[in-house]
Amino acid sequence: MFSCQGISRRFGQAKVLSDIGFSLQSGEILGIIGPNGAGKTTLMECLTGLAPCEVHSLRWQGRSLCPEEARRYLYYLPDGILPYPDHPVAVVLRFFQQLYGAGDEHHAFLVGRLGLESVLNQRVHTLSKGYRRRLLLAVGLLSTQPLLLLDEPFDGFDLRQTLDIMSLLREMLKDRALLLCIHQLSEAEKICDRFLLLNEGQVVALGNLETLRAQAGLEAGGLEEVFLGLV
Ligand SMILES: Nc1ncnc2c1ncn2[C@@H]1O[C@H](COP(=O)(O)OP(=O)(O)OP(=O)(O)O)[C@@H](O)[C@H]1O
Repeated sequence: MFSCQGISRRFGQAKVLSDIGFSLQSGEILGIIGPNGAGKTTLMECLTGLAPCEVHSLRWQGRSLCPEEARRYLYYLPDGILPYPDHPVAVVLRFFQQLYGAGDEHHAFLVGRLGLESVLNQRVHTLSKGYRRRLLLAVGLLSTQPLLLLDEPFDGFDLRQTLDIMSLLREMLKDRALLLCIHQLSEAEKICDRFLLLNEGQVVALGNLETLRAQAGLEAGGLEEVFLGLV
């Protein structure tokens, strides 16, 4: 579905991304993991054209894309933003629904599935952390681009809510793929099909848990053990 090669980014003399490449299939969830400062957010910003970078190739279904075209296919939901804080949730959701051309049925489905009914009349800046995150997810899932990039989608949710959001994301995957930036490795292990492990701007490992485990020289263990073995 999508592939990229040779993504590099510098801040002055410091190279914060070096020659990053990966591919994603439709219906797949790829988790970008790595320690603080590894370059996870920078990679998302480079992929969506928000940050300037060197790119050798971006491909969509085999066709070469220029970075400006990528926005037609990629939608990036950054962490920690608060859209239109002085407006009621209902107004903000309708605005994004119309902006993205999403249908009424999809809008109603997301409001119900994300439990936003009770806060529709509340102004965005008065929402609790968990509801702010739900609103952001609704905005992201109203978008129509087939590749969604979400930064820390489970931040602010308890375990039950996290599992519920994971199942919602899986349901949304019919003709889509997800690229998730996740700090919590226990969450990443539950939802991601494969992992891109970054450290100091470089790809340390790319593959499913079994591949990463073999690379770490471990016979057993979850993503946390693998992470500690590789980074
Ligand atoms: N504007 C900037 N100027 C200089 N260096 C920057 C700038 N923004 C980011 N960096 C550096 O780029 C590197 C990658 O940062 P990035 O935020 O992408 O990491 P991250 O993996 O998302 O980190 P975290 O897990 O802490 O959110 C870090 O070393 C960071 O200090």
